[in-house]
Amino acid sequence: MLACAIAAIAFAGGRVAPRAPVSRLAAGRVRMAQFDYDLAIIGCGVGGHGAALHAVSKGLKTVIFTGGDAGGTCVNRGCVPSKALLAASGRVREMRDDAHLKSLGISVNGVVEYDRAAISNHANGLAARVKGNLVNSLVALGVDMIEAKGALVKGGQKVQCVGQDRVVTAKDVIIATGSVPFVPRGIEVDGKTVFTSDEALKLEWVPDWVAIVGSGYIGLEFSDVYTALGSEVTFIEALDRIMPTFDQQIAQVAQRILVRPRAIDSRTGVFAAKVTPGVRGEKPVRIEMIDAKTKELAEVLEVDACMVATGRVPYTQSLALDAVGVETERGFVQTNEMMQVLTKPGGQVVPNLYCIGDANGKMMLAHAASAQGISAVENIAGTVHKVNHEAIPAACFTHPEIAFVGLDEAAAKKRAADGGFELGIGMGNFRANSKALAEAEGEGVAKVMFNKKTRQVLGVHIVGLHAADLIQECANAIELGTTIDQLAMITHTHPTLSEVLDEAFKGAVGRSAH
Ligand SMILES: Cc1cc2nc3c(=O)[nH]c(=O)nc-3n(C[C@H](O)[C@H](O)[C@H](O)COP(=O)(O)OP(=O)(O)OC[C@H]3O[C@@H](n4cnc5c(N)ncnc54)[C@H](O)[C@@H]3O)c2cc1C
Ligand SMILES: NC(=O)c1ccc[n+]([C@@H]2O[C@H](COP(=O)([O-])OP(=O)(O)OC[C@H]3O[C@@H](n4cnc5c(N)ncnc54)[C@H](O)[C@@H]3O)[C@@H](O)[C@H]2O)c1
Repeated sequence: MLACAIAAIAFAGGRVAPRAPVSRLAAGRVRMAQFDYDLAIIGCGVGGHGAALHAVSKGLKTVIFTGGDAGGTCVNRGCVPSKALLAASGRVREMRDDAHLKSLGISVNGVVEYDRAAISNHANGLAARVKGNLVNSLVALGVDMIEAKGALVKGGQKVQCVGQDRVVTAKDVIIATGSVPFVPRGIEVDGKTVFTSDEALKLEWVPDWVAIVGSGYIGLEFSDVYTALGSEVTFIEALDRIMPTFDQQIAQVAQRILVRPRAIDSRTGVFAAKVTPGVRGEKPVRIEMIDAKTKELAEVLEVDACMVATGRVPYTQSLALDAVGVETERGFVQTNEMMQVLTKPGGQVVPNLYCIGDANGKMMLAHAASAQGISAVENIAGTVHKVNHEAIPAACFTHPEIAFVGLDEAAAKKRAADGGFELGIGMGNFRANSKALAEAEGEGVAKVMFNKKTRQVLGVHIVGLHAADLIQECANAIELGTTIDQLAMITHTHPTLSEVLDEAFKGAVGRSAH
């Protein structure tokens, strides 16, 4: 394990040992500095890691506070183990889908079984491996790592090792402390029968009937895992439709593919107001739902387990933000577009202090955290840089996947009305795509929306096979300003799923792809 200080750092008497603080500047110049470090990063998730790697490439002498949790949410309790569960359970689903196999000319003689503990080991072993790689990459690049939590100190440009009499000074500081699951009042989490994704990822059991509170990314991905492994799922969703955070048309198609054919039912327009844990195999979990509008008791459900997937809250409590005069918005640190921390919403810039990733709440995705980290370092190094969040893609790794970039249709229509332009839309279909049909997976659509005046792409939404990989082409187009006409002229490989997008681009400009 990491000692409090590993790699090149040594502490003495509460201060960093008097090693000459030297900045390794990109141009090869070497200067003595008045700080221990050029950059201190608080939090070693994907955001902090991305910032650290970029800082090294810029020649900045960098220290990172891991808080004993190198890898953070994505590696230990998020993207990595969840995708491993989805990969394994997806195979089970596929091999148990007789009709689909038969359409390919395959039959599986015998029962398709899975080993729950082995799937769990796959997910958690992978997380441990990726965490090891992440730590090694930082050590190899000479980033100093401190295992303690970091807290801000009055006057700024200083970080305290929490619980220790040690302070590190740095010219610039990046906050990258991430988020934790949000559990609404009235829901009692025991980690066994009522749990969040933190516990669900350990896959300690597969309940026969699990209620999932919230039908966003986490709820949807876990409904995919659980139904593949044989559970029945009931969604409890506060808003009036499931998947409310997705483009409405895409959510409707997704519902047809991912919900209706599966052992899933749902309650919408209700809050899980009181959830009381049970005892596995003995006493059910009791869920009291209230109507979201009238607040009257709507229904009581008794299920084997309840997963709470109602969003995430920033993990900023241990930072001592008040020491540097920063007020948060519900815990989220406010920043401007350069990731510089503001004293409060709409407030002044706090000099030399940046915040990236889930802790600022701009876009709670791993690659967004990393992109913001790189951007903050660019600004620290003196190159003004702003992340274009409308060019950052997102994906939900169900079978098949849902992916999007930019605006949804409601937001695009509003932008068109406000901006006085006409909105163009092109559609592509998986059912007419040779590759999708070869896989016997012809369900799904792609929708591209663009500004008819400037021809710029505003948003793309895909539900269908490998949507998460397909969306990247569209993210690149938004980032680089490629017009819909240019996209429609680009040659797509045949036969590939990318031709679904080719059809959407060509359709958008009034041409046929066939
Ligand atoms: C189940 C699940 C699945 C997900 N799947 C995906 C996915 O497929 N794709 C995707 O893009 N995103 C996914 N996400 C979201 C993604 O995990 C987060 O957006 C991402 O981890 C945010 O990175 P971050 O660096 O901002 O914060 P985190 O990864 O949360 O890292 C912050 C780190 O800072 C530490 N810390 C906190 N306070 C201190 C302190 N005072 N001092 C030092 N350290 C501190 C924390 O312990 C943590 O290690 C998923 C999330 C979950 C929960
Ligand atoms: N594939 C991915 O990229 C991925 C996967 C998992 C998580 N994440 C990230 O993690 C974050 C959290 O995911 P999430 O699914 O928990 O949040 P979410 O915000 O996507 O969805 C939460 C859902 O819970 C509902 N809800 C909230 N309180 C409720 C209550 N009391 N009763 C019933 N319904 C309630 C909301 O209406 C919403 O639909 C997301 O912002 C996402 O960015 C990303």
